[in-house]
Amino acid sequence: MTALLRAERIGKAYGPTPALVDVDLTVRAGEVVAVMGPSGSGKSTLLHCLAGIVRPDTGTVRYDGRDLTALSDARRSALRRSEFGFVFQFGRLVPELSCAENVALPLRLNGRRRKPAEREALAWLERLEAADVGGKRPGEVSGGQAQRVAVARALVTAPRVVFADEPTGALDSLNGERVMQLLGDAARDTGAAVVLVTHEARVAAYADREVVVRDGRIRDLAPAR
Ligand SMILES: Nc1ncnc2c1ncn2[C@@H]1O[C@H](COP(=O)(O)OP(=O)(O)OP(=O)(O)O)[C@@H](O)[C@H]1O
Repeated sequence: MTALLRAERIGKAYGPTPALVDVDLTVRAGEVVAVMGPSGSGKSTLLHCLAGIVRPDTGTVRYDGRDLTALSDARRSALRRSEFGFVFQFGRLVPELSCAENVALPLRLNGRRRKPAEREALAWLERLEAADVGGKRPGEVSGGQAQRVAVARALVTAPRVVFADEPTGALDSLNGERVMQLLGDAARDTGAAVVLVTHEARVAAYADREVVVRDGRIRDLAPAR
């Protein structure tokens, strides 16, 4: 598999606090990579640098041959919208929209018409075992259902990389594993790579590969399974 995303010697500090130090990481097309490590070790900072949300102080991040660190903010956000999907610990759904409208939103922002966007959103909700919540607002559904909606929203644009930061962190273990399984299966079917930050070994077990971050450095690499 070819490298889709490649971080080379990236460093990032917040004031005097080094969050990442000389980190190298390659994510190949279609690969699911779990980033593990203790609290405060730099996992989220690494994910944000890889996704072009945070610009590292040093080093480069290349996506599909393009140097993300050299792009303007506008170009990076356009690239994020068209190529990447995001899932966070707490779904971050838009409370005023129905769940189906939330899933359709990225398509609408990319210029898709309402009806086809909502049809596609419903198909994704069905796939994520959440078809019955399409008409409900996020405040009316359970945490597990809201995360299924968030995963559907991340996948609806057929992204090449899904970034998931503790996507199961707020769920009980049964729901968490099911959501991870659905995310992993959908990503494998669509060929999307996944960069997954998690504390939970049982969630990381769905990845093809695990990397461990400690004190801002990648400490060890488990061999690919
Ligand atoms: N916006 C920020 N401003 C200042 N310091 C920050 C900021 N974001 C992160 N840090 C610091 O950078 C270091 C790495 O934080 P990061 O959030 O990347 O760790 P993490 O491994 O994701 O932690 P957790 O598992 O608790 O979410 C920590 O020392 C943290 O306090």
